[in-house]
Amino acid sequence: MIDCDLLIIGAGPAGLFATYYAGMRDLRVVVVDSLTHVGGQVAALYPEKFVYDVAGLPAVRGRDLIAGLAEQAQSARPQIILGEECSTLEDQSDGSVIVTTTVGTAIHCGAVLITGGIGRFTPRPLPAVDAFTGSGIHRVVGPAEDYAGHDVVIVGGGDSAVDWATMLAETAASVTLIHRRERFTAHESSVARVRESACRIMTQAEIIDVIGSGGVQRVLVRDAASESIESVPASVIIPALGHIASLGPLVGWGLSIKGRQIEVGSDMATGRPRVYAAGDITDYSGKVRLMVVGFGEAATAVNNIAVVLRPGEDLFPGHSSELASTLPVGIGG
Ligand SMILES: Cc1cc2nc3c(=O)[nH]c(=O)nc-3n(C[C@H](O)[C@H](O)[C@H](O)COP(=O)(O)OP(=O)(O)OC[C@H]3O[C@@H](n4cnc5c(N)ncnc54)[C@H](O)[C@@H]3O)c2cc1C
Repeated sequence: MIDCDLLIIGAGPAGLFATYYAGMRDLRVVVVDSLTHVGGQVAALYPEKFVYDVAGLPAVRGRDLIAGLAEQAQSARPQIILGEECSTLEDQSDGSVIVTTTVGTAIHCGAVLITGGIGRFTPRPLPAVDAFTGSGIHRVVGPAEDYAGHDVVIVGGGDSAVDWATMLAETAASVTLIHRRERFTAHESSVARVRESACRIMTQAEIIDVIGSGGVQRVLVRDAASESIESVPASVIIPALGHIASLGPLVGWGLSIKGRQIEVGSDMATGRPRVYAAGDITDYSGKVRLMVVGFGEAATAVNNIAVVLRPGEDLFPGHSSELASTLPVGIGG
């Protein structure tokens, strides 16, 4: 059994920033995420996009924002468990809580902070591609330069598919964008950009098979109108059909759930003792679902939790500028 003061469920932006704050409050912290990497939606859905509304960072690439948050979180010396979903929560007679993951890891903690965002999210199925077991399927897109010399096939008609196609058309040997329908759901300006790029666009078309031994070499694409089948060169396939999000096991935890969000008070308490929430997953009157709001909620939640765990401590944590113990590794004297 793992023992800690605070269990943070979800290693997205809100969870990573909450981890930093837990360190500032000298709490032993464990972080669990069902994905196999930290960074939540930012790392999984738009690592290469620039974000312009994080205070103090006029323009920051998604992956760089997550790298900074992860580095900041390390000052708390957290135990981070990836690839496991928190599934059950049991109150203990002394007020503490035990949370168990889907693979049976049990975590005994003083309090729980749920920073689960839109919940567990899994890519929409794409049967012909999902069945391929070799390399070359990229569910997270890396930097454009990684695709130099590759024949890239992107599947989807939304903003991510169209933006990646435009971006990679500048570096890849070839880019083919395959969409099942005639019309794209991406912004009109993005569709106009991809049409002007070197990308080949195939609409009303779908991949029916992936060919290659070890790695992807070609895809067979069926044109819905003519029923003809074309073999298209491909060394990389990027499925970009979006994700299916679900709160999963959290819905059975006796929390007040509205739609896909957990209702919280101004201290981020959920109403269930010792269980708090922050970030995209919270709801209250006037809620704005942005990262900067999630960062503030994370700080509010952790400071309130610190007082619950150690009655008599000040709610205000002090200023980080005066606390040497919260310095990131390698900074300061
Ligand atoms: C394309 C796109 C562009 C965006 N651009 C911006 C922008 O410019 N500015 C902005 O402020 N916001 C933007 N957003 C929104 C922003 O990404 C979210 O507000 C932010 O990611 C929310 O952070 P979070 O930590 O609350 O949740 P998430 O990022 O969703 O992270 C939650 C994590 O919790 C994990 N999790 C959930 N349930 C469990 C469980 N039971 N057990 C274990 N782990 C669990 C999930 O796997 C996930 O990793 C954008 C979103 C998208 C999709």
